[in-house]
Amino acid sequence: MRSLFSRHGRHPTTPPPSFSGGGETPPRRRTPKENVDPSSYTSPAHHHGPDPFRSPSSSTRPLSARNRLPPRPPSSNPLKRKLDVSSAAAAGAGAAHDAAASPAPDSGVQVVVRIRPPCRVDEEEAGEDGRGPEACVRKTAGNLVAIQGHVQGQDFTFDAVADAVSTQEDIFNLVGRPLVENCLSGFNSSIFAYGQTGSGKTYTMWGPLSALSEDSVSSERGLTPRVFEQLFSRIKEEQVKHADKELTYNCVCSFLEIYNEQITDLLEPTQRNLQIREDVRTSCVYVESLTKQYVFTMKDVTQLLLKGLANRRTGATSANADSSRSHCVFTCVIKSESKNPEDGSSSTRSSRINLVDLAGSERQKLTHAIGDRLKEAGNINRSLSQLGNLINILAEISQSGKQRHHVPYRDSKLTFLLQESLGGNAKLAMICAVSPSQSCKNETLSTLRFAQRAKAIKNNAVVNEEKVEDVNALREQIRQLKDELHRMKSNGGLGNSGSVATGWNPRRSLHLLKMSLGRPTTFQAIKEDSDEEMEIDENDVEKPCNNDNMAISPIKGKESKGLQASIDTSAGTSHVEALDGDKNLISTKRSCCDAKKFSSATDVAASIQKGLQVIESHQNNSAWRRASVVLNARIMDIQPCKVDVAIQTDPEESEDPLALIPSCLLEASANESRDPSTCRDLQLVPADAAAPSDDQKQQNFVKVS
Ligand SMILES: Nc1ncnc2c1ncn2[C@@H]1O[C@H](COP(=O)(O)OP(=O)(O)OP(=O)(O)O)[C@@H](O)[C@H]1O
Repeated sequence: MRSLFSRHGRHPTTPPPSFSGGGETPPRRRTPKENVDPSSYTSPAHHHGPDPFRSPSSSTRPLSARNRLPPRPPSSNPLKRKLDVSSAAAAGAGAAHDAAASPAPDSGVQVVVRIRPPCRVDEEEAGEDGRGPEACVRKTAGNLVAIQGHVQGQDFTFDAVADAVSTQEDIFNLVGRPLVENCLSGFNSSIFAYGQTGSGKTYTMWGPLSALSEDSVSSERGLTPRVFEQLFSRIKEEQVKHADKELTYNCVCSFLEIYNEQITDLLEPTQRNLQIREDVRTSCVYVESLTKQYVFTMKDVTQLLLKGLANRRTGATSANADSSRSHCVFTCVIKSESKNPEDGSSSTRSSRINLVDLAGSERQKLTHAIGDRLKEAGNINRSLSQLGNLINILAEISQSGKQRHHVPYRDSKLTFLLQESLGGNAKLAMICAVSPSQSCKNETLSTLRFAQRAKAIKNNAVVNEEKVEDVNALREQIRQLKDELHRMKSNGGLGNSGSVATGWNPRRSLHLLKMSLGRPTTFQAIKEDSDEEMEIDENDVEKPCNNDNMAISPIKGKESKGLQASIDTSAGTSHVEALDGDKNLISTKRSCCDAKKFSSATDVAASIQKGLQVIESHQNNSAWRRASVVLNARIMDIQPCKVDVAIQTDPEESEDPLALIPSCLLEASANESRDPSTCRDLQLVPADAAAPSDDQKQQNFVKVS
């Protein structure tokens, strides 16, 4: 069987063949999804697109504001300040550590289509007149691409289109350069190469191996070596420019492949079938035991690339003599630390680069795969279709603004591993590679449709930054709150009426503040406004600075008589615990599947606070042998996924007071008085839920998972 693309006939020897929009194939009606640029919903003038090789940071991308997800409210926790894109210093060159840098553009997925040059086989198909065969796809303007046979004027619109004469340098300028700036500014950034087998993904991402290993700088070097070259050069520049800030950087790389749904460490290929884990505290996904290596120079990176790519599984197919049979992901985590020369405070930024070369989709009929190749092709196509499915869902979410209960990230290793890049906290660029060959027309069309949907996705990229200077602001806030409290007390006591009258409750503010520091606070229901309960150790505020989580600490000792609340915004959980006078621990734990549903610590804190208010009012109104919890989840339309309640009859008997028994569905009876040691029928009542019927109150509860 003749190869569709000859490995050795890859250099374009002819200019891109001519193309007539209304070719032989009669025009057909488009489906609604096809050929509709999201920007065109509001911008009919999308035909006059920007210059294809203008940096996207400077391009005007007419993305419909209508399609955007509602903006997230700013985080209330200044210690873990993840700046919103709209307020972040980001995109332009030199923005990395400049406070006054211009704001980043939106977090829409940037989609670039790259049309590979015709290969020798295509040229062999030339007609007798010596002209090359008609290409099935062509660039019609800077950001427009047309498929043969489609109505002229209804081209596909992307952020840019690179055609056969585009160089590796052009692609780097389009997506690589902005990626480096984004990373230095603290944004996670990913580039995916997607397309059918033989369309040029591997060539685009890494370039030919010979170009990588050459000492001389080859024009065929791919995106990845160029990105790292630029990264190291920019790091040097930044360090010189901000010498007074004592900027330090460290970069750690890993390289893996997903082959037949199994993860292999490309830097240590004996490590196979590695498992993906999720850190429940930070919600971060990682691959267990994956080799990580520090890189300091371009040479270090080149060595890793050469080693990893040599270990990647490839095989000859009829479509590509050196076809990659796996998805492969090169990751680099960059951390930087800088000092403020004026006040000595420091800040750290971190970002993750994911460079992803997907295995190519293939029509098995066309490639005539058999044996191992067939099995590989099946796995490749399955995981690509799961990726496509996820992209469809994310595009729909971004366009409708409606959240979904379940987003199928875990359907495949690829989507599970790269979930942050897809709809999450990352900037994403997608390079969709297509072939101009007539025999690839169907695949080319389906790649363009995939690209079109990917373009509709909105990610939520934020600057990953922690600033120690925020501690000072918090100290000041604590001082003011304490002053205010003392003033109110000396003016005749705080009391409930005082709080209500002023509409401000310093005790609650302190409680919220303390929660935002990730420290549990104790409510002493009996001595409600005593100084002890207000106590916040200012030194504590420094500790959680480097902590992604706002951790829960168990109730012990003198805190054993009261209520305690904590939240974990990154894990998306909130936690309320209650102890009664007999030291019985009644613990409620609320979990949400998706931390992204929490927009800020304030929202969660407000939600918990509602619950606490109800608990407290019950404490005040009756003996604390009655328990009732109302956790208001409506504030951010949080979809509750799982609610656990556990009752521990004697916390002293257990080393870990959170080792709770039994776990049961929480429902609450607000007015019933029960002995807490038998209160298995506690209810957590959603704020918008109807009051439980008497029958319901009678029910005992079953464990839910
Ligand atoms: N823009 C280009 N310029 C020159 N040669 C190219 C270009 N794009 C692809 N090629 C050549 O085409 C052949 C196939 O490209 P490549 O291996 O990158 O495809 P692929 O999409 O990664 O395929 P697969 O999914 O099967 O791995 C290679 O020989 C490559 O060098």
